[in-house]
Amino acid sequence: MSLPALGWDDDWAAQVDVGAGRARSAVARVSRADATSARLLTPDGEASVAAHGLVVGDWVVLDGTSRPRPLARRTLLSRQSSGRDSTEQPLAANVDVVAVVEPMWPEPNVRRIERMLTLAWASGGQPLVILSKADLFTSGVRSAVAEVESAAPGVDVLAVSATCGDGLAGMRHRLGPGRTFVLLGPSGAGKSSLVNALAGEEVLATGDVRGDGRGRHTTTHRELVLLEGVGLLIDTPGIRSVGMTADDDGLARVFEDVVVHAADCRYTDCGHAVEPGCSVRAAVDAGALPAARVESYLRLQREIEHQSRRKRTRERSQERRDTTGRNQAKAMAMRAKGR
Ligand SMILES: Nc1nc2c(ncn2[C@@H]2O[C@H](COP(=O)(O)OP(=O)(O)OP(=O)(O)O)[C@@H](O)[C@H]2O)c(=O)[nH]1
Ligand SMILES: [Zn+2]
Repeated sequence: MSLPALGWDDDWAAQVDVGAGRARSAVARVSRADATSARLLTPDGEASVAAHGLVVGDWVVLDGTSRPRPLARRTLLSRQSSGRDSTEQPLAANVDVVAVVEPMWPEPNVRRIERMLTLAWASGGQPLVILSKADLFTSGVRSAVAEVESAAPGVDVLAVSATCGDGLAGMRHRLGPGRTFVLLGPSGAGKSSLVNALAGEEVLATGDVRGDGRGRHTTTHRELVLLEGVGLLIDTPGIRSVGMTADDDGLARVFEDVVVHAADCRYTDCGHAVEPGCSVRAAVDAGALPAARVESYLRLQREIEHQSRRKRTRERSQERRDTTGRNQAKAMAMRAKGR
């Protein structure tokens, strides 16, 4: 494998202070990462290193002495993990395309697609929707795609089948050597099957879907896979909950059609619920906006606001701790001097 096949280019090279000839032995791409170690892809093969704070997809500099240092990320896909002490969890770094994978069968969950697309836009990468298992649809593929398209302004929607190969050309066309996709979607959506289908061989394990159509969480870790001549794919374990992060950049992109009406509301802080002069409600009443889409927008907005408040609180208490720590250090230094 070569560095360009791993996604290396002149802009990355400009970030590191090594001669062009030396880059080959001095940089590597993270293919797997956990709390204490990482696996790296280098032109000379794979390597495992002790590391922390790395994210799959990162580029790192290796100087042989200290721990691998990540280069500034171009894009970063994150989600809010679930649970009481929920934190922002980075999922993949330096991806060109965030492919939101949603099974067509029994039917695509449009609300979940909107959620995943909000994170996709916020990552800085280009979102794409993959409707998987298109072979299970004998008719109506076109109208299912059209329905999802209307919930994903500015995003291409592809109907794809890993089993019979339909639509894979559309993915190949958007990939290409050195380009990186991350596949984001629920368990059982067929993410690992897509990687295998693009590879033309079994590179990842896949799992059966339970009777209710849900997956069994076959993929257990995030992994970057290099497919020679095709591109780079990051497979992620199916996520049960797609929590919104504090970043609201993505929301306005996904809900462009809602936001355009919101600009005409009488009150600038309109909640689009019961306020007089609400243009969003008026558009719903006139049939110009689906009510479910507006509900979805408001729900995601509330989640993002909640996370933003939590983030601010955390930052403030961290600041207080820092100030206290600094004051204590100062007081100790004064006492030491006084002695
Ligand atoms: N009919 C049909 N079945 C598919 C297709 N793609 C995947 N499947 C089946 O769906 C099941 C789940 O596929 P996986 O590729 O393991 O799904 P995943 O999204 O990687 O799941 P996790 O690893 O749990 O996140 C397997 O039984 C596959 O055989 C497809 O295009 N058509
Ligand atoms: Zn309003």
